[in-house]
Amino acid sequence: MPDIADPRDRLIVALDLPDVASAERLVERIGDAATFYKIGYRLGYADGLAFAERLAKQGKKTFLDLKLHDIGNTVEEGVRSVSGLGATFLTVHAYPQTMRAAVKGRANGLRILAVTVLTSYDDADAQEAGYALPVAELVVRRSGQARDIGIDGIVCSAIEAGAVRRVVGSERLIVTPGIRPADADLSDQKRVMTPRQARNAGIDHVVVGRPITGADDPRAVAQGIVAEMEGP
Ligand SMILES: O=C(O)c1cc(=O)[nH]c(=O)n1[C@@H]1O[C@H](COP(=O)(O)O)[C@@H](O)[C@H]1O
Repeated sequence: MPDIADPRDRLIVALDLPDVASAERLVERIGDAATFYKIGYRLGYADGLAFAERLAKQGKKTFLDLKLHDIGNTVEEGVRSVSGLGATFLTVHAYPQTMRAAVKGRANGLRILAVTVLTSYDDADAQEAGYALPVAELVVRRSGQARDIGIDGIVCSAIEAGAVRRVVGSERLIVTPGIRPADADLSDQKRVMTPRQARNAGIDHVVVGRPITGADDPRAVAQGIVAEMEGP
């Protein structure tokens, strides 16, 4: 896996909050305990993109979790627009047409992550959505397609990280949501690991939202997650 010098960079805090004011307050409370923030649908559609641009200018790394999926031309032009926002990562769904278009539109060092199978899905959910393959096989198949197309990283659950690493090699990133400290509520996540298990499985970054955003002391939880992933 690519070397990550600052252990804090392994944790990406999902800022799934209703408005920019709440996000600003949380970033302030977390302070230097986190270096990397994800902005997704909830905040992104509430002025969050301009906020993400400001965060990037202040030296934080940002991950725009827009999960793009559309006709090729729309994805390509959309990715080109996002490339101006100073973000480190952008997500697209791992459909071959979509991934090829995203790679064409990629600019300014923006790295494209392909979301293979959402961590809230188990085999029954995939079957309900019309897929014949079990989740683990679908993740591996899509990871191989992402590699061949030139995608920069894979979003999957940490449960599949070992199999994905064998497919994508050491140059591409593996980013895993569905991460829960041992005592935390799973809520809608189904394919879950702890930060330490994820690290042992060879991931590059974990994404954690509610266990931090809902905590009485979000800074302490963020520090605890980083510490859990450090060391032997
Ligand atoms: O692309 C993602 O970040 C993502 C992919 C996935 O398969 N599962 C998943 O949970 N996510 C995101 O990761 C975050 C997880 O949040 P928590 O479940 O609150 O820790 C949310 O912002 C999700 O949108």
